[in-house]
Amino acid sequence: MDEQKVLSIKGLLDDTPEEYLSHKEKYENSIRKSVLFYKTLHSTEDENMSVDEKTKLNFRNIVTSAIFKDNSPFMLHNSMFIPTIMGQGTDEQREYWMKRAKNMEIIGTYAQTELGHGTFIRGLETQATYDPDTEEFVLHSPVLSSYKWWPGGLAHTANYCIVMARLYIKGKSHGIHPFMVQIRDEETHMPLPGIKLGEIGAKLGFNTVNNGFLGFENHRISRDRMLMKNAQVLKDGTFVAGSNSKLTYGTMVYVRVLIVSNMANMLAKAVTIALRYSAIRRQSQPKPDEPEPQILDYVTQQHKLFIAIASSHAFYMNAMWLWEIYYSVSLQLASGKLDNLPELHALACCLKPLSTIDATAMIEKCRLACGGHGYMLSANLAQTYGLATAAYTYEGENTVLLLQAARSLVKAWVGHVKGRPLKGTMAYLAGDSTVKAWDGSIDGIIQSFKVVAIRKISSVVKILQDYEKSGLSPEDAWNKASVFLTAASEAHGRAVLLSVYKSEMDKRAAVLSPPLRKVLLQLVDLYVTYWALEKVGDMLLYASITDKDVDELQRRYIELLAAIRPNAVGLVDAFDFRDEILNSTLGAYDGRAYERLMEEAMKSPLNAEPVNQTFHKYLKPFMRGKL
Ligand SMILES: CCCCC/C=C\C/C=C\C/C=C\C/C=C\C/C=C\C=C\C(=O)SCCNC(=O)CCNC(=O)[C@H](O)C(C)(C)COP(=O)(O)OP(=O)(O)OC[C@H]1O[C@@H](n2cnc3c(N)ncnc32)[C@H](O)[C@@H]1OP(=O)(O)O
Ligand SMILES: Cc1cc2nc3c(=O)[nH]c(=O)nc-3n(C[C@H](O)[C@H](O)[C@H](O)COP(=O)(O)OP(=O)(O)OC[C@H]3O[C@@H](n4cnc5c(N)ncnc54)[C@H](O)[C@@H]3O)c2cc1C
Repeated sequence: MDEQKVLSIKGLLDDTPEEYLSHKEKYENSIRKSVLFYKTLHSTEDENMSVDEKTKLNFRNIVTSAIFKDNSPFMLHNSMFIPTIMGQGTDEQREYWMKRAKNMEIIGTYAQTELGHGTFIRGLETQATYDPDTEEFVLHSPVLSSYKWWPGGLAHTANYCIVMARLYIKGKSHGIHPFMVQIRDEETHMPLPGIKLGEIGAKLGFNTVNNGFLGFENHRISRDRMLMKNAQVLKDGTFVAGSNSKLTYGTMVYVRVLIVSNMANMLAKAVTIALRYSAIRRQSQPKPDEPEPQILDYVTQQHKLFIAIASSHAFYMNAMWLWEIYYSVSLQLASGKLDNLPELHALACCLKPLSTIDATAMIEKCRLACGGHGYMLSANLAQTYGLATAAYTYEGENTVLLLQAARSLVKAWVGHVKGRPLKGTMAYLAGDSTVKAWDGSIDGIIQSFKVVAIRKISSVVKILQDYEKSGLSPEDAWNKASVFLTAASEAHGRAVLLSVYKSEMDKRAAVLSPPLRKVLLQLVDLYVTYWALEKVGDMLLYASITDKDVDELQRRYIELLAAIRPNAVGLVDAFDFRDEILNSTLGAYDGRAYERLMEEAMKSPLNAEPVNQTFHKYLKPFMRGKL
């Protein structure tokens, strides 16, 4: 569905800027808009959709969720509740729940994180105890730290949720499993008996997502509410384990893949705003006899912004590539073939952190590049930052995910040294890790990033082995080496991001017009050169770059900025965000930033009257010494 249709929805857009609404009004306004939006959207993702159609649907959801400037309380319904039913439900359960969820007859969320545990899923404390006499599960939050805490939409919006709880049968724990739980009455929306619900309070961002808490007091649900695709509990209480306990983590892998495309979109939005503003903003007078130049003509401004365009392209290409891997692994899992799951998990554990780290930093740089006006909420850069930086934490905190990827890299390297073949995205680890002479071509630099990854992985494995030889336990050795384990994962992630961006662009280059091909390949060149300069220490250490080579790289980088400058505005226009989606006084297509800043300023409630009532109540007596 195109944005035009979304934006034509009457009443969807705000007349009162969200900034001037109370915490409660923001939520209520967001519900109003979400309902309007969903009436039009009626997304109908189904299993028969092609990868491309599924991806477009997720992109549409991501783009349209942008119209909320923050995000929608329905966000988890689409991004986790439905995918969990799809991925963890039996055919019957999917049949029943997908119809209700797709038609928005019910609104759901995904409740996994607790007050006391987010990262460590195996430490979750919410209990689901099976009662064979009544064929029910008894859900219970034994202590405060076991309260579910964070789930989006949980506080006042959702009436159902997926609860990830520890399954007990006859006193024995069988690990964490997903349960479909009704939490509110479908007519009155009152919390059901034995269920405590509420909102967790104001946050840095996501303030319309209605993140909530949930506590259970011996709340009973029927046996058929455990999603039993991967593991089952029979009527008599017999537990049937799944083929792999990590299959219950499947929704998180899906969202990590979605986040890479979400970062492409968020970064594209921010750089569209900052770059358009940089094209209309004139400041300073380097040449006395000439007018003030566009700030976009300062090379330092180009350095801040052009990498964001290239990075959005890189994340998009990697997201499409990763999505296809996810989709094919999902089909394999459906037929019981699990051997590609570890690689998918490791890839997601690299690309989700790197895309969120880079996007967050570059969105902040876009704000900083706009001076004081970038600091205005009406510019919509701070809110975009607030949304992006949350992704550093949610869906697997970045450090933890990079350490997960390191597990796979260490295992692959140790296997390689013992003669086991490497496969897929780790096959390059078997390559030659000695660089005789620096090769400054795009492919040469990408190869150098692979060498850096090989060298960092092999050296951290050596550190681990030395620690264990010295008598440290594997766990203590792992913790001691963990800073360099995350560095090795980052190096692998960089090598993947760069090589996939280049190879995916090469695939597409053939069908592009020569002028377009030239510009897009300049962005690839900029991206590779930028990161070679950012990681020049690694290049010096592992890739035989000399100071002369660095000098050449710097000159090439400056020339690339100049080459891209004439097309810079066209490149962000090509992201094709409508003004209503950008929602920014600085980024509007017509460039009337000053008029829009003033228009937005006049919407401040304080500008409704020339003298605020506090003058007579406080200021005047204070200034007269009479307070
Ligand atoms: C109106 C318009 C609105 C429309 C909106 C529509 C869409 C939204 C649009 C945009 C937004 C896009 C995305 C955002 C969506 C949602 C975000 C908002 C909410 C956020 C939700 C959440 O955060 S949900 C909670 C997320 N929590 C986590 O991710 C927890 C992280 N922790 C873990 O994953 C695990 O604890 C662990 C992996 C760190 C450790 O697990 P554990 O069981 O302890 O394993 P071990 O460490 O003992 O062993 C690891 C071995 O297990 C393998 N493994 C681990 N995980 C997986 C996996 N997922 N898959 C496969 N294998 C796995 C691992 O490989 C190890 O194997 P080896 O032993 O062989 O090494
Ligand atoms: C905006 C937002 C929306 C969210 N929405 C949802 C939702 O809808 N549903 C849901 O279930 N959850 C949701 N979450 C929760 C999110 O999944 C957790 O915050 C996340 O998993 C991190 O867990 P935590 O907050 O307990 O931090 P912790 O796991 O306590 O981590 C805190 C710090 O400890 C470090 N640390 C932890 N473990 C290790 C380790 N093994 N090795 C090294 N360092 C470690 C981390 O790196 C981090 O620096 C949301 C969070 C945010 C911010």
